[in-house]
Amino acid sequence: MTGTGRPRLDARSLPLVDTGRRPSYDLDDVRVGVVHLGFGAFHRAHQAVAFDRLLERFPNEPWGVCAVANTNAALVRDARQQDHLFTVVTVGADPSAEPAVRVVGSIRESLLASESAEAVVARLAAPEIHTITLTITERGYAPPPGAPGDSLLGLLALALDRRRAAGLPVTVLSCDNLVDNGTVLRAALLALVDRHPGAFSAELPAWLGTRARFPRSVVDRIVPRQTAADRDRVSGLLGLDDAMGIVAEESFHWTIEAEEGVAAEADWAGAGVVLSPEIDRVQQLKLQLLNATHSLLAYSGLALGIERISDAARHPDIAALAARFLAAEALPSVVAPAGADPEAYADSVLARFASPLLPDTTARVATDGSQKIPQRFTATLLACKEGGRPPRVSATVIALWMYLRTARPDAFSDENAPDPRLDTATPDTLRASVSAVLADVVRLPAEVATDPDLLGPLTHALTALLRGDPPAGLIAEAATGA
Ligand SMILES: NC(=O)c1ccc[n+]([C@@H]2O[C@H](COP(=O)([O-])OP(=O)(O)OC[C@H]3O[C@@H](n4cnc5c(N)ncnc54)[C@H](O)[C@@H]3O)[C@@H](O)[C@H]2O)c1
Ligand SMILES: O=P(O)(O)OC[C@@H](O)[C@@H](O)[C@H](O)[C@H](O)CO
Repeated sequence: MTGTGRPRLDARSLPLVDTGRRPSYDLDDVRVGVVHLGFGAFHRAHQAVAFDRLLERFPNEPWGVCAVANTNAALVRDARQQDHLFTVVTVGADPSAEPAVRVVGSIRESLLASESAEAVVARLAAPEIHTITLTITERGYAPPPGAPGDSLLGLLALALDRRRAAGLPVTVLSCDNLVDNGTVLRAALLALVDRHPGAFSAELPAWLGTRARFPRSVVDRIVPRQTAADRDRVSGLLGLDDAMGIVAEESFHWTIEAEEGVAAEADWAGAGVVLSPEIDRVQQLKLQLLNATHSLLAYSGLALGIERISDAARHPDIAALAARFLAAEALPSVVAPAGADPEAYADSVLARFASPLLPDTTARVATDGSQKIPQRFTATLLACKEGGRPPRVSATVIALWMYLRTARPDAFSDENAPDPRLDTATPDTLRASVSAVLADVVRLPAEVATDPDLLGPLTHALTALLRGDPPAGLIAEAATGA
């Protein structure tokens, strides 16, 4: 029993949950075949859900997960107390619909990297592990400081070297919002190995290119940062106390690059996962339409003091700005995969953002702009330049981000760590050279960072904001193209 008088969610209390809401497979029989690095909210509401669906269909196949947290000891403690069971409550746009409640049973073990690095390497290298998934955020792919044993990337490299020595191939699936995430992951591992030659075998780089597979993957489900209120809500709906409960949107997508050897024998479709030969187009569709518009809502919303994404999406001027961005810049720039309808997708994305039932915040989406802006805007900016379309709205969004990060740090919540690449950009350095910040901090390609069609409106907007003009006027102007 816990302080609330409700029993805690764990294997013993699980039978108290309605049968339709809990695993029908036997938790004791689940075989672990997956290790996940980055035991955050998104993993619990996305990949763990897919593996839970696979276990419902194939309880004898090794789709159980060992989830590895980087430094979050409290999460691992809670997970172990609950026998790694947790609830995912999903909400759609219809306020009259009952939220769906599911206790997920796919995570069977957890490890804390900061405490048990060797145990993490051993688990990653174990023969029964066939798939390694990651959600370590955009910044997690930057060269980690310290020895290989000090970072999740380094532990993964050490484990892959053991797999090489033992002749154990594996599929490594990055599930972060990055262009070409699998390719970026392999390059990050190769760079790490190169920096620490004494720590790895000479054969590892070649093996990373052949026997370890890094298919790209595109993940899509909005999972807000979880609050105490979310956990109370989940526990109330479940009737048991769940310290790890998650509230997420009902929409769920996971597309994995179809390439030889990618667990093709698994019935991915039964878990709602698609294998696609056009992964580059799928990722661009999502990053250019969904994620870029999300960033637009986050920075415009923060500038106007709006806390929730849904309120930003329903603010008339911000909604007009988003509509203009999609119609004039993003939609004409995107190259869609066969069968996709980008206009319909853009409409569905706007509806998802506007759902007042999802407690997502502008502060969450606004984190780490220096990493996200290039991922979300570069392809659109390049295509706008090529097509002669002035990227006025993109320029305004980047100006709002630069202004907020340098002149309005108060707009960001405490949980928002300082953007790793913006520490040196102050209002003065920005005034001196916006173009240098675009190239050096945001790492936009030179032809975009020096494009007068981007620099003109960006500098105009930033100058106005830094001299104290209200952001509301600027957003309204950019929304109408005035
Ligand atoms: N939340 C979503 O809606 C969503 C949707 C699609 C994709 N994603 C992807 O998942 C990532 C994580 O999202 P989340 O909601 O779980 O966030 P979260 O804050 O709940 O978890 C972040 C995880 O990343 C790990 N991490 C952070 N910095 C790291 C570093 N430098 N090296 C290694 N690990 C690090 C943390 O330990 C934690 O496990 C996002 O950055 C994004 O790329 C999230
Ligand atoms: O998760 P991040 O930090 O990469 O980006 C914030 C949001 O844009 C993102 O989480 C979306 O909610 C998600 O990509 C929807 O599938």
